[in-house]
Amino acid sequence: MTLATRGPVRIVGTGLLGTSVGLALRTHGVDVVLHDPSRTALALARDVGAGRPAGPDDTAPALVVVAAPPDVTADVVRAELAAYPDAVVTDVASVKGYVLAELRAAGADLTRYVGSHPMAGRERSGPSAAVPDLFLGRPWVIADSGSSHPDAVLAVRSLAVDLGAVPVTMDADAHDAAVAAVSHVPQVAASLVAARLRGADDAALGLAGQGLRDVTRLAASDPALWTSILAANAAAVRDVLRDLRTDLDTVIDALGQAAAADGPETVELGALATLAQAIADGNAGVARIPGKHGGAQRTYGVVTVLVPDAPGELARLLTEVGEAGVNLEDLHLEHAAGRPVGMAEISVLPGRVEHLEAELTARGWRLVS
Ligand SMILES: NC(=O)C1=CN([C@@H]2O[C@H](COP(=O)(O)OP(=O)(O)OC[C@H]3O[C@@H](n4cnc5c(N)ncnc54)[C@H](O)[C@@H]3O)[C@@H](O)[C@H]2O)C=CC1
Ligand SMILES: O=C(O)C(=O)Cc1ccc(O)cc1
Repeated sequence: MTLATRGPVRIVGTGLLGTSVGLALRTHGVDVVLHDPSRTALALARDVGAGRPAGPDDTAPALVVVAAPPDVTADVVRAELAAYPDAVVTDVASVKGYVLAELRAAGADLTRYVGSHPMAGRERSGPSAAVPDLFLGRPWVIADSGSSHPDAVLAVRSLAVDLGAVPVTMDADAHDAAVAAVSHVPQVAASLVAARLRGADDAALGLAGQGLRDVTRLAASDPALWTSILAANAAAVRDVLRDLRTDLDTVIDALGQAAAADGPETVELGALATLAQAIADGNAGVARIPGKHGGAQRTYGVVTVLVPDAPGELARLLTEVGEAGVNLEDLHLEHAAGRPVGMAEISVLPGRVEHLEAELTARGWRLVS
């Protein structure tokens, strides 16, 4: 594949994001120069193949990608705009309004700056967590400065497309309100739910299943990075959390009424309906999350299969799903605590469930209903 992005591309900040951008560009042979104030982060990014450390004799870059923490992003962008007067400069910080306001206040050349934000990441930080396919199929917000030159916007859009992402145009404030709801509040909620587990005893934790893991996956994120993200998007995150607090209070009041009753019949009128409504509202919200191919979410059927904990068994199962002519849409593995089997939850199109169950049963697999 020939890329529209021309080198040299200079990446400033060689952590998870910067190193992933470098790896993806290097895969296509683009010349990438790297810079990071942490000498270790820089050397590690070089070692994993994300590019070469910037040197004094380098050709000036055509494009600079700033992938530093949000609180230093505006300063770094400003310095890069000044150091490379012909380069387009973008950043990938998770917050856009704050960076743009600081650049504007500092009188930076906004014609060559285009803010951006790939909606792709991991719970781990640093160059060792970087992967070249991090951006595949993910939205990449392009937030022009209001004065960005169309060629600069095109260069940043091309970067997103070249890395396999889907560019989405949004202004900085709309972006910040959107990520407050879909990324920053989910992070806070996951952290708060997980934090409740600190005092739980081992017996309780031993009962945990996939539901708890799903809800708390983000709680493994880096505290320093997230403090910087939350502080930079504080007003928008606070607004969504206030609404969440109102909803929590409603549920707490209803539970208080249920706890005070002798049984369901004597619960104060409306309290049970309030609880049901909270869960139903969640159903309505989750149904609005786009599916894995970016369109409206599909509800898949799930076939759960017991897989003996022996070499090659999972591979055999997946081969036989293919032989049955069924397309695997998603796969979840769970280990049954203390038992020599695992459970494979195979997601398939709803119309294929019966056929797959029959095929797997005929081939001797044990299904969990
Ligand atoms: N972690 C994630 O999942 C995502 C993060 N982002 C954004 O990407 C940016 C980078 O995040 P990560 O790569 O996850 O963080 P990271 O912690 O893995 O890497 C940040 C790097 O920036 C360097 N750095 C610190 N101060 C600097 C400065 N003044 N100049 C240049 N480099 C500096 C650090 O040494 C470190 O190597 C952040 O703005 C974050 O909001 C965007 C999408 C996803
Ligand atoms: O892992 C996930 O689901 C994420 O949402 C990762 C993520 C973290 C921070 C961002 O600014 C963008 C994406």
